[in-house]
Amino acid sequence: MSRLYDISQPLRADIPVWPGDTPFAHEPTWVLGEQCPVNVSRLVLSTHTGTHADAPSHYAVEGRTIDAVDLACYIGLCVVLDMTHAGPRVEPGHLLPVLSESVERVLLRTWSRFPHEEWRSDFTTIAAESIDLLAERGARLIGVDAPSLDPEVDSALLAHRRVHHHGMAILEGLVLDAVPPGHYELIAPPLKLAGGDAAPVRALLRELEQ
Ligand SMILES: Nc1ccccc1C(=O)C[C@H](N)C(=O)O
Ligand SMILES: [Zn+2]
Ligand SMILES: [Zn+2]
Repeated sequence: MSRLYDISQPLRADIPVWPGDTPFAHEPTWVLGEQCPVNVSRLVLSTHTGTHADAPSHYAVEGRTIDAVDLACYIGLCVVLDMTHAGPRVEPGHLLPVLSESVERVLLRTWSRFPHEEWRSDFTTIAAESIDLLAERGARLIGVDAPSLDPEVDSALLAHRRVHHHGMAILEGLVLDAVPPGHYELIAPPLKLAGGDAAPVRALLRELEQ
């Protein structure tokens, strides 16, 4: 039986969110008891909370919304690369020594230890040139354990714009601490949120049969 890695953040009270964005809430609507046969609750969250997939509409006015993206991008062979040594930004020079000639999906680990308990503004970003390199090698998806490809305080969104130019998909907020670098099957389709600029995903990696 192939090992499954759950590379998703738990959606929970106090999950750190982007500064100024909607705090996560999960509250009871009905409570199971003598008067009520069920527990039912409600969720309030940003589309970019936790482990999620960006839609092109998040960064491009004409971009597809998350319910209209090509789901095939989010399911299939991928490679996990250790970029914990990259510092503030992953540059092509960090990728070239470890990147194959042909890749379909690339997940980049940048945190030595994922910051579950606090918001960290100093997350590692991805250089626009690195997106171009991944696209040249055939990548149709980039995934990161950071909350964004671009810096927290940034309006240029250069990495997102290159992703849009190449028609790639994006996963953000992955948790890769327990995953050895290597090749896996990625399973991470986004929720079908009509008109969404992003949506939560339950992201998994399955070890490949030897
Ligand atoms: N919540 C936000 C509010 C305002 C600006 C950005 C965000 C983000 O979460 C960044 C996003 N995950 C991104 O795709 O880069
Ligand atoms: Zn996002
Ligand atoms: Zn993004």
